[in-house]
Amino acid sequence: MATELHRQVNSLAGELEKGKAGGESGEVAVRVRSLTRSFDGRPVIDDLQLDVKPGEFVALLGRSGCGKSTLLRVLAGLDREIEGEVLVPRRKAVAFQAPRLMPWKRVWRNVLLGLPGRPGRAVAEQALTEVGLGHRLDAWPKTLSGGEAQRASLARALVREPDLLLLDEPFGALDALTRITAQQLVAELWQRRGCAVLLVTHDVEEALLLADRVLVMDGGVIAHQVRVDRDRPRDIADPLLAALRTELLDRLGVQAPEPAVHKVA
Ligand SMILES: Nc1ncnc2c1ncn2[C@@H]1O[C@H](COP(=O)(O)OP(=O)(O)OP(=O)(O)O)[C@@H](O)[C@H]1O
Repeated sequence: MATELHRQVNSLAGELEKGKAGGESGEVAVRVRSLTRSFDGRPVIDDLQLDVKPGEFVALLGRSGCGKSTLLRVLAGLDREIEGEVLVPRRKAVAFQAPRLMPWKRVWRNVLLGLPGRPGRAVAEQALTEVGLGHRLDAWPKTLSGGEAQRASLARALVREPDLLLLDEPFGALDALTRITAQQLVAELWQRRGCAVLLVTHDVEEALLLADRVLVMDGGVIAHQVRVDRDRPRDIADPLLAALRTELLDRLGVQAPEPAVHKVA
């Protein structure tokens, strides 16, 4: 069963690579149909459908354990024990909450890890400069702050020139101030690069400040979604965002606390 499904995933990815299903307007960066992923016979993802447009920024919310990371891992191609169809671009990259840098390699070498074709230091330098780390090329990972390590991890994703950037709570471990800076960086990179982004987050305000569309995962499916029809930078005190925040918190079964007021570019 799994092999058959792998084949299905691979042939769909090939189709997208050939340009039949991505890149042009009206087409998709992600197409998921009837996706099911079970652990020990229990479906965590259960007949899920999802489309993401090229260049769209989508945030994914949901209660702890609802399957957000599992979905992200499936889209990243890290988990193929699935049923259903998953269509994603070949050029995709993932950044996780923990930056996962190899401690025995300097920062610039970490950025190039796993890239085909022996790219040179200049390639890493360009990506690291883009995330504001051009001065830390030769640093060892252990000498980086949490925010710097996260930026190095973003550079490692960017160097792959992804059409789809998958972010799994990339700001979750950062302090509040560093988190806002990192959010602004992701907003800028997304605007500059024009790739589709799927951001898994626990933070409703972060989702509303950054995304074009916010999804709520529940019961193994996308149970609710809102479109955030606002130019950037956004203000969480904006009445539309405040209303969406209440709606999303309600769907998540959380009582709305007072919003923290900040803007993201
Ligand atoms: N490799 C695995 N083996 C068994 N169960 C797993 C595995 N990976 C995930 N699960 C289970 O699948 C469910 C969904 O996990 P997942 O990590 O996708 O949730 P999540 O929504 O990302 O949670 P959180 O917000 O807490 O990070 C959980 O019940 C988890 O225990």
